[in-house]
Amino acid sequence: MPLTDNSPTLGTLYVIAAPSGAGKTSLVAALVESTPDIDVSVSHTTRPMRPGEQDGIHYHFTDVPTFEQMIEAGRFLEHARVFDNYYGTAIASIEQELDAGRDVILEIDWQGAAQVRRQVPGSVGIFILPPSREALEERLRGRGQDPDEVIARRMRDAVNDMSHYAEFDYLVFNDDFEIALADLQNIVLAHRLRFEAQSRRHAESLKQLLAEQ
Ligand SMILES: Nc1nc2c(ncn2[C@@H]2O[C@H](COP(=O)(O)OP(=O)(O)O)[C@@H](O)[C@H]2O)c(=O)[nH]1
Ligand SMILES: Nc1ncnc2c1ncn2[C@@H]1O[C@H](COP(=O)(O)OP(=O)(O)O)[C@@H](O)[C@H]1O
Repeated sequence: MPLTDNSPTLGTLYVIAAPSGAGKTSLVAALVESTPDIDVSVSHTTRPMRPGEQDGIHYHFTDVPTFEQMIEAGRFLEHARVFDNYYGTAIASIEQELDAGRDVILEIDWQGAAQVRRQVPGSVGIFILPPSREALEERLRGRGQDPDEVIARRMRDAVNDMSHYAEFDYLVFNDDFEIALADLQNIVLAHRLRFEAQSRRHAESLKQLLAEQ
C-alpha cells in the first residue's frame, strides 16, 4: 500500500524530533525496549560514522552521489540537510513494517517532520525538549563525541530547532528521564486505545449494516 496516497496504513508512524543532545536517541531506545510492536526506522545519511556505530544498525551510511540518486529516483519519504550532511527516510525502510501492522518511529529533524506531516495522514508528531539550554550543552559535552566547535554549532542550531515546537502534536520535556519515558509510553498507549475503540465502532456499524440487509 503506498504510504504517500491517502489510504490508511495499519501501523502508526510516530515522528520524533528534538534539538541534538535533548535525549531523543536514549528515550526512543528505552521506548522501543519497553513497548511491543514498535520499531525505529534506520535512516540513510552521508555523515561519517562515529566510533561504535554500525552500518545498517544506526544508519545506512551512504555517499553523496548515491544519496542524490535516491532523491532523484523518489525513494525517500522525506530528506533534509542537517549539519551539512544529507539525512533521509527511505520509503522501503518503513513500508513493510507499517503494512504488517507494526508502529514505526522516525527520529528525524523538524524539516523532515514537516514533510512527513504533509504526506502521511494520521502520523503523530512528538517534540522532545531539554529542561534548559545549560542542560542541553552539558548533555552534548557529556556524550563526549563531538569537538568544541561542533558543540557550539549544535547549540546555535538547537535554538532554531526549538522554535518549531508548535508544529508537533505533543511536547515532552526530558528533565527526569523516567518521567519523559512514561510520557512517550502514554502517547503510544493512548493512540493504540483510540485505534482499538475506532475499530470496535467500525465493527459495530458493520454488524448493524449487515443486519439491516
Ligand atoms: N530529516 C531527517 N533528519 C534525520 C534523519 N535521521 C536523523 N536525522 C536528524 O539529523 C540530526 C543529526 O543526527 P545525528 O548525526 O545522528 O546526531 P545526533 O542526533 O546529535 O546524535 C538529528 O536532528 C536527527 O534527528 C532522517 O532520516 N531525516
Ligand atoms: N533525562 C536525562 N537526564 C540526564 N542526561 C540525559 C537525559 N536524557 C539523556 N541524557 C544524556 O544526554 C546525552 C544526549 O542524549 P542522546 O540520547 O544522545 O540525545 P540526542 O539523540 O537527542 O542527540 C546522552 O549522554 C544521554 O545519556
